[in-house]
Amino acid sequence: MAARCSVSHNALLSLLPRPMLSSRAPSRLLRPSKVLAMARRGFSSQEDDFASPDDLRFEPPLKIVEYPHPILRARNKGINTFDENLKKLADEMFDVMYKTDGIGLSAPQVGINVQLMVFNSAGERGEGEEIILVNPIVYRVSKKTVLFNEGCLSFPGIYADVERPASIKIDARDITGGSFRVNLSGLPARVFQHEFDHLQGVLFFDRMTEEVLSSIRSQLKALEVKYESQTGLQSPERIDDYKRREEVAGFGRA
Ligand SMILES: CSCC[C@H](NC=O)C(=O)N[C@@H](C)C(=O)N[C@@H](CO)C(=O)O
Ligand SMILES: [Fe+2]
Repeated sequence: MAARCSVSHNALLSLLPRPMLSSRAPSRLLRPSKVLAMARRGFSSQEDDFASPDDLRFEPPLKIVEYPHPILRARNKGINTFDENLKKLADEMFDVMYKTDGIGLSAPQVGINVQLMVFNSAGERGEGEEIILVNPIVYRVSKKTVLFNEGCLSFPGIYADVERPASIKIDARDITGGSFRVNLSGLPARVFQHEFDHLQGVLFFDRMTEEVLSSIRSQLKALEVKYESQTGLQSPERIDDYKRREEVAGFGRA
């Protein structure tokens, strides 16, 4: 049985006390001025608006929310209550992640719009290490980027190449509320970035090139049709009307 810890000692290269954040391009999704303001406060922007007990209420078993459900694009609140309910939520997220053959899962993917992710890049209960990150911030990314054929539990059966920085530096809280900094590279860096994007309402196809996106367009349309027939609602987004957001597709400077 893998230890359920908040941070890996093998995969994570360093674990330091919470120091000042770097002023150098922390996340491609946050303006440097905003990040500096956050660094001075020592909190993420999401923590300006914390989740209430209602926001964190859930009914097991959790179910994966599929594209194009609007929950995947909604704002995710910061967490400042580190209690038994939060531990139970993380446990349930691991359960559904393993059952669905995932290697990472973010809270919005199970319908809870808060800043929480779990991952185990080994993908098997009892192997690798289980990592839980609360209110994460990326404060530095490598210049070097790598391509990887990614899949997402919210897009069943769809895989396509996504380019991302090879390594990153993160500031986060653990399941007990303790602050820490870690460096990630390899598959853990990939999984973390995929889940971190979910926490910003960014989906993996937002980072694909036009060419790669074309290769999965019909599969995305099929999910939109499925959503419409299951809910009786119009799909909140359509890949045919998709406008690339340059600030999402690009990378911050390392
Ligand atoms: C490479 S980052 C993928 C993270 C993703 N998390 C949430 O959506 C995820 O777990 N996707 C799965 C489809 C996945 O990558 N599963 C592994 C193991 O089965 C795979 O190689 O397909
Ligand atoms: Fe995903």
